[in-house]
Amino acid sequence: MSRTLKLNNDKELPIVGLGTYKSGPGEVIKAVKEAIDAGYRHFDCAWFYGNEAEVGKGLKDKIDEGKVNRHDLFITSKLWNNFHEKDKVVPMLKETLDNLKLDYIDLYLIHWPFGFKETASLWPVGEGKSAYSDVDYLETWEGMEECVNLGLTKSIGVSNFNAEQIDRLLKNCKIKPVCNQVEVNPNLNQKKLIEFCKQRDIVVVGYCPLGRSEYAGTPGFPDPTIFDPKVIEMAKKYNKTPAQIVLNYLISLGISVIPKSVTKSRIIENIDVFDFTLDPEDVAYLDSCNKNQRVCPLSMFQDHKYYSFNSEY
Ligand SMILES: NC(=O)C1=CN([C@@H]2O[C@H](COP(=O)(O)OP(=O)(O)OC[C@H]3O[C@@H](n4cnc5c(N)ncnc54)[C@H](OP(=O)(O)O)[C@@H]3O)[C@@H](O)[C@H]2O)C=CC1
Ligand SMILES: O=C1CO[C@H](CO)[C@@H](O)[C@@H]1O
Repeated sequence: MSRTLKLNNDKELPIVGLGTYKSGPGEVIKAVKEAIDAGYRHFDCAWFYGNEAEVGKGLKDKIDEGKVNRHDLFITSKLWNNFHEKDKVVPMLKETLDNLKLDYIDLYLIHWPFGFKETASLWPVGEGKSAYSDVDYLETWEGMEECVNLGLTKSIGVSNFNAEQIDRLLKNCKIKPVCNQVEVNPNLNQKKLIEFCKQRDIVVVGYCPLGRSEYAGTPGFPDPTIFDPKVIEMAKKYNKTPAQIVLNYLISLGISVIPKSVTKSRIIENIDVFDFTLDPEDVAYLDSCNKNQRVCPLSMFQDHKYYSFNSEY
């Protein structure tokens, strides 16, 4: 099984990356270093996560130590929703680069297709429509292209875009998006969107691959498949863990996955997923788990003009 996916600009994306959302102070630096030691080269970051400076410190320590070269790393970050105006994109990426202590990143994404006003809060729940900005993501994309032209990022892409939004972007861009980062786990296997993206030479990166297991039991959140008794049984059959079963299944869909962990044993476990193949009946069971339920529907913003999850995919 290959460990990288080729992007439409010929760059290579390591299939398993480390997620960093909610990786807290003091723990994310440790997680980044343990991940590099375990063989991770792909790190998923975002300005919104508020921890890029600590991620950057972990990366720099490992580069200074001689454990890894900058050019072997694949670092992703994302533009948050309050900064969708074209002229804000380059300054926001420069802020991310300062935090990460890097001269360039490998991939910059529009985090969501919908924008908020810069004066609104970062998570403007309850602030009503007056918090929304109607800046078109096509305008934002021009700022993203500028980031490539200035050498601040090697590639650009989108996150949480639906099929129609992707096609609209493809018709109006100078530089093609290399990826669409969306939620993918057995409860939401995104087969139609993955196929749609594949036909357009766009790689899907799957977030919440483990169903954000810390939310298990929270009303309104789908039960993570890693706690499904059948998946626990399956794990015993392959001498693997339920998380490894789920990650192996997701990789077999042709996507990249970015499980988050700050636990050393899990960090190691989550990248040790390439040495087995699931039997057809096990794949069939995991396929049958698809319920189209999201961990991250962001339905509080569903009245936004550019909200993405009102259509089938
Ligand atoms: N583009 C976007 O809009 C979004 C992007 N993302 C990105 O995707 C990443 C992953 O998604 P995330 O929401 O974090 O959810 P995940 O599905 O990656 O789940 C993370 C949770 O699973 C636990 N966990 C990790 N490994 C294992 C394991 N082997 N066995 C059991 N439990 C495990 C972690 O615990 P612990 O850390 O304590 O080990 C944590 O509680 C994010 O961190 C972020 O980088 C996420 C959401 C939206
Ligand atoms: O990246 C992210 C992490 O999860 C959040 C929701 O809980 C998302 O809003 C955000 O896009």
